[in-house]
Formats: sequence, C-alpha cells, structure tokens
Amino acid sequence: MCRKYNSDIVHLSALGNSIIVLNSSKVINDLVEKRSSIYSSRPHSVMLGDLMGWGEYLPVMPYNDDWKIQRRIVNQAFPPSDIKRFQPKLLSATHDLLGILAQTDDIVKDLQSWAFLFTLDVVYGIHPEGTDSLSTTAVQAVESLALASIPGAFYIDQFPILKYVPEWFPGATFKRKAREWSDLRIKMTDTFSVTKERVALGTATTSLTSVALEQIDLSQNTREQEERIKKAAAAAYAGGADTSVLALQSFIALMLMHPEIQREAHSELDKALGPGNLPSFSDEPSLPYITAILRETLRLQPVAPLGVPHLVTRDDIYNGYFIPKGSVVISNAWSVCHNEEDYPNPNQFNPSRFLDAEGKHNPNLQDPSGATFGFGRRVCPGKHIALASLFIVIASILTCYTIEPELDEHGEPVKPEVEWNPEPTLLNNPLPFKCRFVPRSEEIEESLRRLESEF
Ligand code: HEM
Repeated sequence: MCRKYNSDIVHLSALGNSIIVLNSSKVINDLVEKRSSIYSSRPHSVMLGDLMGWGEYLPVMPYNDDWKIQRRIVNQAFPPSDIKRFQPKLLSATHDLLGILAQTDDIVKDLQSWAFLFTLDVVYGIHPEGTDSLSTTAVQAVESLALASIPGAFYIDQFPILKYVPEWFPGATFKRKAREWSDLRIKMTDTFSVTKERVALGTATTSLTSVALEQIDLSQNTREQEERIKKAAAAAYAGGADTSVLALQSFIALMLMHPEIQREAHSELDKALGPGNLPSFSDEPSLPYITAILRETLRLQPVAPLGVPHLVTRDDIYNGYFIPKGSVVISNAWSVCHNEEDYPNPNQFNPSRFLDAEGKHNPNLQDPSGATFGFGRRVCPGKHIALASLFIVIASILTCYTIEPELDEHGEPVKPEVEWNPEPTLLNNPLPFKCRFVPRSEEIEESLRRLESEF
C-alpha cells in the first residue's frame, strides 16, 4: 500500500477504529520520537488488560504516571552504560546452552531454557536447575501472552460487551482461558517473593528486583512501591524471554541456510580466540563479523515486524494529514529494515553490508536495532541486555559448532529449507526445522566437557 499510494504514512479504518501505519524511519522519527508525549500510549485490550489482568504491566499499560514509575524501575536496573554487571549471568546461561546443543532433540525447548535462565537471573537473581517450575510457569505465561496478542484472536476485543458473558455460557471458552492465563500471570509475578526474601537475608545477587528493592523509599508507602516493582519485574521477565528465543531461532535457521557465512564467522573467531578458547564479552571489538551477523539477523527477520502498537492521546496534524486522538499507530519495523535505499537487496542475508572495505563496522549504515526494539518512550528497556545476550550466544555457538542439516535415512544431508510464519502474529517465528550442532574440533569438545563438569 505504501508503494501503491506513494506514501510512507497510510491510514486504515477497521470496525470504526483508526489505524495509522508509519512506513519509514523519517515519519516514525517525526511522530513517535519527536512527538513522543502524545504517541506513547497503548490501545486498550479487553482480553489482555481486563480479563487476563496484564493491564497494569509495562508492555500493556497506557501512558500514565504509573507507567513512568514502573519504567524508571526497569531503566534504573538496566542502564545502557552499565550492562557489564549482568555479563556473568548472560555468559553462564550461554555456557549451559552450549553443553546441551550437541545432543539436542528439541532446539526450541533448549533455546527457551537459555532465555528463561538468563532473564530469570537478570530480573530476579535466581538460577534454577533444569526444568524448574519457575521457568515452566514463565514459559506458559509468556505463551499465553503471545496467543492473546495475535490480532483478531479473540472477538472480545472487537465486542467488549462479551466480557460480561458468564464462564459457563456456551462459546465462552475465552473466559475460561482468560482465568487460567490470569492465574499464570499471578504465579509468575509472585517470583518476586523469592528475591525479596533473599534481599532480606542478604543472599541476593544483583538483579532488576534487588536493585529496585534497595531503592525503596521507606518514608513512602512501601507496599505500593513493592507492587510496582513486582509488576515491572514480571513485565521484564515476560518481555525478554520469548523475543530473545525468536531472534536466536532465526539466527540458527539463517546459519543453516548459509554455510558460507558460517565459514566466514568461524575464520574470524579462530583468528581472534585461538584454538579451544570460548569467547567472552571483551572479545567483541575483535569480532565485527559476529556483530554484523547479529545485526543482519535482526534486520532480515525482525522479531516484532510491526513493533508493538502505540496509541495517540491527542489530535495531531502531520504534513497536512489529520491524525485523530485514539488512533492506533503501527511503526512498521519490517519496512524500515527492508528499505532498499539503506539496505540494497534487502531480502538477501548479507552480514558484510554492515562492514566497510577493511572489515570494520560501517558507520554509515543504520544499525537496525534502532527499529527492531521499538520507538520513542516505549522503546524496549531490555534492548542492551538483549543485544549483549545475543552477541555472546551467537559468538559462542559459532565458536563451538557448525550448524548442519539433519541426515536422511541414507546418511545424506537433507536440503535445509526454512520458512517464517506467514500468519499475522505479533512476533515473527521460523516454522519448525531440524538441524545438527556438530562440534568443530577436539579442542572444542574438550572445552565443552570442561563446561559440563563445571555446572
Ligand atoms: C531480541 C530481543 C528483544 C526484542 C526484539 C524486543 C523488542 C521489543 C519491542 C519491539 C518492544 C515494543 C516497543 C514499542 O512499543 O515501541 C519491546 C518492549 C518491551 N521490552 Fe523488549 N525486546 C527484546 C528483549 C527484551 C528483554 C531482554 C527485556 C527485559 C529483560 C525486554 C523488556 C521489554 C519491556 C518491559 C517492554 C515494554 C516497554 C513499554 O511498553 O514501556 N525486552 N521490546
């Protein structure tokens, strides 16, 4: 539509709702960034907000004073300038993952454990063993959030009156689902009490929750402050886990389809690290190709292609267009990331586009993380943690393994073909695929054995 009407701003009308789609960095910057005081709310969702109870949690709540306070809690714990304090936690979760990849029979499950391990540790300072019930609850709660966020998944959002239908009423399965999913939210939010106890005992490790608890103002209502920390922590936990898994799934799928790019990455890693050594965060400056792979993965397959919708809270005029208060605003990250002017041959997976002729970072090319983590005041507060965790896990997987196609019954490699889900989901996921993680050398196998014995 953007091309057809030669406009990077498009208006849609659906059941009386006004939807504005912004298709270029320029309009997104002009509106969602520069006029962020009126472009930062969220559309109301009956299913997510009222029935499942997520209405007072960061990703779902409207732009108000409570949002600002909860947002500050997360920003103070994750200042972009000081992600270092969480690096050991990210490294530890990555090493746990490395140990199991060679024998994996369910990649998605293993990636979920990695993401929940590091988010649980970063948000609550908890390091559970294996399939701990805390992770299981969180996986289910996040799954329920994702299902309820699928546009049009529940009629209730188009016909809010249905929320008064009793649970036993024929066809009211959405109400039973909402109750079960709300129970999961409550259980997950309660993870807070584990950290609170540890902080009181002096045994807590640094986490979003411990940092926030230490900053509680004892002269004010402490119960209210704790409630906000609880919700901010649960939002960060929920916001971080699924998204990171999807980014990593896309990376693995792209590596499977591009052995030539794996070879290039292996060569950079071997030169920078030497035989048998695993990467650490301090290696990042000498691994520009790995960073380029991360950027290109997020660009080609953005995790949230249409971002998360914002809501305009005041009438506005832009370039002669009237934008009514209450319009839903969709910042089209996909369109920004596939813009041919910035990224020639945008559908091609080509990490080298982010490097200059000497193989260093190309400062003239837009880093797609400016679009893939959202915009304005609602920009993802976990962005820097997410980028750090993805860098270390990508560098570590490529150091240890070659990602290869599965073998057929004759021992021949099956041609890898991965497709991404064409359904209108909020998050972009590759459809299920199989692959093998083949250790790259005996030295690496030895390092992996050492890791296993350490954990
Ligand atoms: C690859 C990983 C990730 C991606 C692609 C991602 C992407 C996003 C996007 C697109 C938004 C919506 C921004 C907007 O409304 O404009 C968002 C919001 C959010 N993200 Fe992330 N995210 C990731 C990881 C994380 C992590 C690791 C955390 C926390 C540890 C986190 C916590 C949140 C929270 C709490 C929000 C809601 C912010 C608000 O509404 O004010 N995310 N994220």
